[in-house]
Amino acid sequence: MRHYYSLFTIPPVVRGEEDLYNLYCGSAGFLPPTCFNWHCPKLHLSPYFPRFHLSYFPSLPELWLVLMGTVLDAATKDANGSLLTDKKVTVVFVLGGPGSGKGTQCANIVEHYGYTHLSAGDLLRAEIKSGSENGTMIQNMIKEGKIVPSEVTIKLLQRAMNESGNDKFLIDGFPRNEENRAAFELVTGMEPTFVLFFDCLEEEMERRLLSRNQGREDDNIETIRKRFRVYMESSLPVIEYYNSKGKVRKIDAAKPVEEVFEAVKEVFAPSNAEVMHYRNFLCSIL
Ligand SMILES: Nc1ncnc2c1ncn2[C@@H]1O[C@H](COP(=O)(O)OP(=O)(O)O)[C@@H](O)[C@H]1O
Ligand SMILES: O=c1ccn([C@@H]2O[C@H](COP(=O)(O)OP(=O)(O)O)[C@@H](O)[C@H]2O)c(=O)[nH]1
Repeated sequence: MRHYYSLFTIPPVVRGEEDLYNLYCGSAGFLPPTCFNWHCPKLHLSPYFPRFHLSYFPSLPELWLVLMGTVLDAATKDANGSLLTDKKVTVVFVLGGPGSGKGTQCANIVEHYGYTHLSAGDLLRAEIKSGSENGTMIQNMIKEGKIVPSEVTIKLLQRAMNESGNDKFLIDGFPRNEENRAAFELVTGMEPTFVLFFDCLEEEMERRLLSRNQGREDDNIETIRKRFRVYMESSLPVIEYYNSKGKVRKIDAAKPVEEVFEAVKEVFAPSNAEVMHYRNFLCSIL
């Protein structure tokens, strides 16, 4: 199967080279030459389009990465009607251990602040139910508490973002490791405005998961322990990465639901006292 891609916003100097507009790739998972040296390894900065920055996942030939809004997958645009590259999008990552209360608080945030809640776990579970070709693989990964390959999760997230029509997203339970994080930023060109981090002790999270009662295959003590290990080893480094960039808003998630939400509200709509504090600070340095 062939996939065609359209390029636009091409600098006038290369507009004459029509062949360059029709990139195509075969199902073999690499790009044949189109013209000149247009081969795209994983990351490629073309000498002919210095503003272009293309990436490519060999396992997903249809997933062309569009950075800087210069290259567009025309087929995706037609299918989705709207393109996130056209809008200014706000993304908040909601992270924390399994059972820390991410989903519970996201529901509150949606109600008060007009975000669209995208739970990566829910999207993966829906994919299993839909009978997709990846379903069995995803199911096995979830049963083992392992992290599903980035390209699968990112594709689901992108589709859900495009379909939502919104421009404000709470991405819950993703990115779960450094590779998830880097791939998301690369594929979408988006960075989170901030990261909401629900901090909770393992014993409390374990208690909550064991009484969650949603019929989830991974809410059993054996898988829960595996999920905790993956969280400590792979997900905490992502939180540390964003912390080093000053983007983490840490919430004490061990408190009752209502109290946790009070703290969440302070992040989304700082109280007057805090606004005044910053106002005074700005006045003092101006
Ligand atoms: N602050 C809280 N105190 C007590 N139980 C909570 C709290 N927040 C969530 N829960 C319960 O704990 C379980 C896990 O919460 P959930 O929001 O599904 O966590 P996560 O999305 O982080 O896995 C659910 O049964 C939920 O009702
Ligand atoms: O980006 C994601 C999100 C979830 N999962 C898988 O889905 C499971 C459940 O994740 P979810 O966020 O729904 O629940 P939580 O573990 O936070 O309670 C995880 O253990 C992973 O196996 C994944 O692989 N990638």
